[in-house]
Amino acid sequence: MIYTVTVNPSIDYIVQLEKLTLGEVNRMDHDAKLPGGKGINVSRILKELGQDNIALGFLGGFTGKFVEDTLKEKDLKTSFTHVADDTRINVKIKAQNESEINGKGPQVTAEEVAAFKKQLDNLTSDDAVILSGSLVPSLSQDFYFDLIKLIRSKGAQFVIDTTGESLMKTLKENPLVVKPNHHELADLFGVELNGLDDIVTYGKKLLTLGAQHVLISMAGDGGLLITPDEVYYSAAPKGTVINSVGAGDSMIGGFVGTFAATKDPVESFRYGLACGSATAFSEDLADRAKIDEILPAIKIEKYSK
Ligand SMILES: Nc1ncnc2c1ncn2[C@@H]1O[C@H](COP(=O)(O)OP(=O)(O)O)[C@@H](O)[C@H]1O
Ligand SMILES: O=P(O)(O)OC[C@H]1O[C@](O)(COP(=O)(O)O)[C@@H](O)[C@@H]1O
Repeated sequence: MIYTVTVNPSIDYIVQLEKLTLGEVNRMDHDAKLPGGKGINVSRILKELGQDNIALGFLGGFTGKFVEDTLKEKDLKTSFTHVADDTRINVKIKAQNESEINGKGPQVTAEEVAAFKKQLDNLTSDDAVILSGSLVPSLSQDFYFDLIKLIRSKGAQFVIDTTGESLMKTLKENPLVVKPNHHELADLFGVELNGLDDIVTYGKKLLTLGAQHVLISMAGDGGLLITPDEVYYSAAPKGTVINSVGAGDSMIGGFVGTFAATKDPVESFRYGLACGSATAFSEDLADRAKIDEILPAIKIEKYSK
């Protein structure tokens, strides 16, 4: 079974208006309320790909109820730990440019954490756990690392999508895949990356530090896959970008869902790219029809410096 963990889910409140003027009353043209949070997005894409999975994490209050109800309506399997505080609302403003205001998230108590961790007690080597997104303020920065040690002690695989030191620390536990975008990769090493050669050089360091596969996403510039044997590159297919929130999560869902079925990293990369772009070209996350429409446009080539 694949489990996703969203420690800090959200309602993504997407607001569209032609122009945002700060300090004035603005009127929106269109809005949408979507269940958000990185692991939840991964779960939704896995489901589109027919990959059985269970979404775990913390949900609370009326906002948490909205998220849980919406996922149930979509027939997603969930087993969230309920907390007393409200799940956050993340505001995504799409005007002359895209701005995001992400909430901090609820307080989570030690008892709630213990109840959550119990769900990982029965993991086996057939399982994979995808840990994605920010932590809530009451949890220590070591939370993911402690979970990963637990997951690895059961022989299960893990995938981690986070940034900075929290990511670096987990590499020695051999994540199945990590997917920084090119900006996050530069921040990880405190460098400026100029061009694909630089990106590959630093992406390879993540492999050396322990990742089994490295995906580097580059939004409208496509992506890279670095394996111990080869480096692959694909440009992004052309299309009209409607809402790129969740494109990165979709790429992870596409990669992990396909890898679980095929164990083929290049085929998994193909689906990762298709899911990422299909989401960028959709209002909400991509559905299967959009993913299938994009797949033939993905052209992967071996990359050599
Ligand atoms: N504007 C876009 N046009 C086409 N594909 C895109 C676009 N934005 C994202 N994608 C696809 O989704 C993948 C992940 O997007 P990206 O924005 O890099 O991730 P993140 O949200 O984690 O920063 C990209 O590698 C690309 O394949
Ligand atoms: O947990 P974080 O880092 O605050 O991010 C949460 C946000 O990320 C998202 O999962 C989207 O992530 P990506 O655009 O990076 O794929 C939103 O649904 C959510 O609002």
